[in-house]
Amino acid sequence: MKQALTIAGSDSGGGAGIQADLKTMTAFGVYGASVITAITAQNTLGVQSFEAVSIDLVSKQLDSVLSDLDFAALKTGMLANSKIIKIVAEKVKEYKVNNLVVDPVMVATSGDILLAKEAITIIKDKLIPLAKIITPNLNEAKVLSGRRIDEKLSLEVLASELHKLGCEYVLVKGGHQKGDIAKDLLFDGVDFVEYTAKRVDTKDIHGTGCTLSAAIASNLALGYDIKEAIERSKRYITEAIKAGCKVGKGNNPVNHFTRVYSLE
Ligand SMILES: Nc1ncnc2c1ncn2[C@@H]1O[C@H](COP(=O)(O)OP(=O)(O)OP(=O)(O)O)[C@@H](O)[C@H]1O
Ligand SMILES: Cc1ncc(COP(=O)(O)O)c(N)n1
Repeated sequence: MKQALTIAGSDSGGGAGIQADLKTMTAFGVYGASVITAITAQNTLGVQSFEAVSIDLVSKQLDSVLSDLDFAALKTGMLANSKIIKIVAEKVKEYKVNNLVVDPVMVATSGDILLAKEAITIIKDKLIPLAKIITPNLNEAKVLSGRRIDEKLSLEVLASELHKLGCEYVLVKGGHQKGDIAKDLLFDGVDFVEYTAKRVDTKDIHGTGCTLSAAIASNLALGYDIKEAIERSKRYITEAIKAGCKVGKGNNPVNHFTRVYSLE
């Protein structure tokens, strides 16, 4: 069985973070393991509190799984602070992990901050250069390229600027743009490729970014090339958004299992 690792925060509400990642990997038939960087007290209404896991325990989790399992892909989500980013980067190099997908999680859909401000330069300097692909949303792309959030910038400009940070591919997600089409843009330093889907009219998009990046890691682990992996992941996230899980009182999560096997 192909194996993938998520290094991310726990969402007690079950819709984003580690929980979304493991559900996504399972949906693709990939064995998912997890290194937990932070524990959030969270539900569909927002993030009520969180604490980062100690560096020592993050480091030990990384050694435990990286020395034993055989990961064909790895994704990072919420990394919480600079020290965690540094240890993750060190271990990725030490264990020579391929197919690193970096989802530079900074702020939850609810607006709650998930990454310390001073950690932004560390993620740019230490982690992004090791990545096969980074998957920022529009605001994360602006922050990483040193732009103001209120600046009007095209996906093309942002993707080109971020590619200079040293990753192989940049996928800027346009989920938060207006319009009928949800467009994401891939850049490899030379060519742009668009991934589009009809925008689903819903506010239930909790966990979309985590799910998309975990789907890309899963499909890379399955052996698809980057373009196929994104294409399959885009189809998956669109179906998962359409199917939504009406479980809480706020912004509900996507439905990771629109297709499940039945014992009947
Ligand atoms: N309403 C929607 N309909 C269809 N696709 C959407 C919709 N909203 C987001 N997407 C898609 O979901 C994926 C995740 O994009 P998004 O911009 O929401 O990421 P994100 O902000 O990192 O997610 P999150 O809010 O979970 O952090 C992208 O492929 C995006 O185009
Ligand atoms: C632990 C964790 N990781 C990531 C997100 C971002 O997801 P979203 O923007 O959909 O809230 C989150 N809310 N919680």
